[in-house]
Amino acid sequence: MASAGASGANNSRRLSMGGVTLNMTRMGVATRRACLTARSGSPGKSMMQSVDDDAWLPNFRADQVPFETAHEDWSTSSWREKQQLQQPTYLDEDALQAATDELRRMPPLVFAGEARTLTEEVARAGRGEGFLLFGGDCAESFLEFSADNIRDTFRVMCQMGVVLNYGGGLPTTKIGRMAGQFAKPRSADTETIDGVELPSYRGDIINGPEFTEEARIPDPQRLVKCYYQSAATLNLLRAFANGGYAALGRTGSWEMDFVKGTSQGQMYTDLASRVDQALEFMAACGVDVENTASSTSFWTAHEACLLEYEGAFIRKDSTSGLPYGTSAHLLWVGERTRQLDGAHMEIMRGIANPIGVKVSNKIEDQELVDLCNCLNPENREGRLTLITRMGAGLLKKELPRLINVVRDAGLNVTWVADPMHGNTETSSSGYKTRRFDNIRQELEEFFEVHEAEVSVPGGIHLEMTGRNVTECTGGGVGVTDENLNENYVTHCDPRLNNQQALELAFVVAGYLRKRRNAA
Ligand SMILES: O=C[C@H](O)[C@H](O)COP(=O)(O)O
Ligand SMILES: C=C(OP(=O)(O)O)C(=O)O
Ligand SMILES: [Mn+2]
Repeated sequence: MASAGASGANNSRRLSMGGVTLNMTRMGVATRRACLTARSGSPGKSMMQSVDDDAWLPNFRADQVPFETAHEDWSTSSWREKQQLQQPTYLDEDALQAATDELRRMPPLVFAGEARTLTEEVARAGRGEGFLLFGGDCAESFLEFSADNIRDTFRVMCQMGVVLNYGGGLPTTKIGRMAGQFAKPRSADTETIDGVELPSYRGDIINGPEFTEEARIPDPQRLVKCYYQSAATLNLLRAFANGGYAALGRTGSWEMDFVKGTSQGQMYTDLASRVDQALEFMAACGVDVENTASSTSFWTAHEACLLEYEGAFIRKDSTSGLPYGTSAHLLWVGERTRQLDGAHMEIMRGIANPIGVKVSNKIEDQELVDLCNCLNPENREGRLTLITRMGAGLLKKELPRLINVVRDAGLNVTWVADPMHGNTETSSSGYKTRRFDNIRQELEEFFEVHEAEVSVPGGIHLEMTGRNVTECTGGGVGVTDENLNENYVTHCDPRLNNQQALELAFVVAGYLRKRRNAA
């Protein structure tokens, strides 16, 4: 599987330049340039307007729509001219075109107004007046798709939200790696088992995890299936968030049986009873607790990895006239695809959502400044979240540099810690795993470095599930290398289970409380 091999539409041709394969639509560069030039002149304007008006009709070609944006040189298809890393090579281009056309006809999954509200919450976290909690699977899958799994992850995020709100004293914004977190960038294009080499599994939106030649062939129909699964997931999340399940008065009832009786369970039960007392007190003071604490907000986010999928969901917001990525409220670019001149960055710079970028110690000073300027040329608060992921020990050494580069350049960002991706290892029993102690250490380093640098720790980003899995070792629950096999079900990276995630929430709440008291 070629990492730079890009899928092509049926009206596209492939162009190889210096080893990089580019897709050129029939519209072609020259035509598109003409289109862009026409945008600034009045005759062109009316032409573009009519194209835009057609944007909502079933058969429009969204990749030929040059939205009016802050970027004169951006269009919904400009990413096709850039290097496209981590993309599958589809064998049947007609089938791919049919699938993406179908997606373009589908309603958006989120509304631009929601993305704007989230931008404000990200900005608030960047100022230290709120906190972001990202959580969910490394890779959503068809196999693990069920109402119970969605509920369990939603529930543990609500529990963590209460711990952070109440314990840490900051409004917490919950953002699920859900309803779209399907495509996976991989370190290697192929996987070899017993001498048999096959293309790597790249997430259910691309191919299947089974180790067979057939399963590993990228299937365009999977994009459509993921859309429907995302719509159903989002529907249930919205119902839980607004239908009474998330009411603060139910805090005590969110506890899972397998956590009850553990030390995290006890800490949570104590906190829930304090929340109940606080609600009783507020009600006694005449606050309408029933109505004010009856719902919560819950946002979605995923790595914008699969370009054909994300491209199909760029829609023009009728209120602002700006293009939004409507597959999720917040989209992020991964560490492996954040090249300044790459296709992923090209999509992201043109859409108006809040955007995240994963960064490791590998990023150079000027590269970081250029990345921020590229994604956030107006330097707006809340637009850009930098999600650091380096590994315990390394973060302590390297994060000060990143903070100072950003500060010296006067750039607004919200800092979030991903303590998962720099701490992956193989267990003695052969499982891809992460040690709880390393995850906790990277989080502690994140808070301590921000404190030392007088900077703001704006949130955390975890791979986790509400289920009682055994994928990460350690924590109060004491998963060992030997019992990883008891309930190891992830499709990609190892996740924290309910109890381990809750345990981290208490650690983080301690840091937030300390920060708040110091302030
Ligand atoms: O989730 C992140 C990446 O897709 C994952 O860590 C890559 O894993 P790999 O190194 O096994 O390819
Ligand atoms: C691929 C991921 O992360 P990163 O880009 O940091 O490796 C991920 O979040 O699953
Ligand atoms: Mn992962």
